Amino acid sequence: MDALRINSAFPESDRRSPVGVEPTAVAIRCEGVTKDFGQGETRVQVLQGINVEVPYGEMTLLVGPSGCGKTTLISIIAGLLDATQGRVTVLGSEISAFSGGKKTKFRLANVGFVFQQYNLLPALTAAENAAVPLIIAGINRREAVDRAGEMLEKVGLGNKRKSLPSQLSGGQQQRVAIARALVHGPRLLVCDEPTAALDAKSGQTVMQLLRESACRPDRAVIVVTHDNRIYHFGDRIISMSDGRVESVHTGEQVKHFTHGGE
Ligand SMILES: Nc1ncnc2c1ncn2[C@@H]1O[C@H](COP(=O)(O)OP(=O)(O)OP(=O)(O)O)[C@@H](O)[C@H]1O
Repeated sequence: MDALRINSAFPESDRRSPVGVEPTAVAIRCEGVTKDFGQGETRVQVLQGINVEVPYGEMTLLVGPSGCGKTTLISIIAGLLDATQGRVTVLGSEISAFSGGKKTKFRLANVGFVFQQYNLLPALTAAENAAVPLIIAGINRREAVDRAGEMLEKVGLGNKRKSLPSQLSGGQQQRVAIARALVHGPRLLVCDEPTAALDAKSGQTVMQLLRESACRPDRAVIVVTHDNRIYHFGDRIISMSDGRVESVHTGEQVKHFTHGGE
């Protein structure tokens, strides 16, 4: 969707691959990724050697039963958690080799997040909420709010710029959260159960919006979901079970995918 083309708030140097690493058709590559929580007798291995690739220009759904490790995996991909072992390459950068500070910088510049519970600040208007990533990037408040207002227009909420979250429906709040996730021009959008709190119609609208923002050759979108009403939006469905990738469905196979809904 051309309407969603936006300028990044971050310097090009934070957004590009390091020198010598060319962008490829693979946006995310996980190789032998494990994650342990706890130590000694309480240690649990939640991810047990994940090997997976997510291409640019597609919407990838990550499905599987509760507790199988979906949120843990996307948190590692998004640079919020460190893997215990393995290599994680995101947008051409091997983030598993980054220090904490470098990973945070990379995340702020390159990753947008959408969560089940919108996470909007109740005292801020829709435009102020959507402006938060720009303000974090150092853009002055007035310009940030103006740019966020334009983004709200693009997600169909131009007339709600001054509304507080409490004055918006669940679907509208999620659209504000999408505007916030996209406002700084991230090349990776990570969504954790974005439709779980929405009725069927709002869920479809939100997925359509996410899909339109995903279908760019230089962007990737990954959506964790239990919601089998939205599986048809995926170009690729990665199914997990017990900390492992069980199957990857693409193309025509996606239409026939039924497993994983709860
Ligand atoms: N910080 C933590 N410390 C200890 N265990 C954790 C931690 N975070 C997650 N876990 C455990 O890791 C497992 C996987 O959790 P995760 O949230 O990744 O699963 P999920 O597939 O996203 O589940 P759901 O669909 O219910 O959100 C669960 O058993 C969970 O209890």
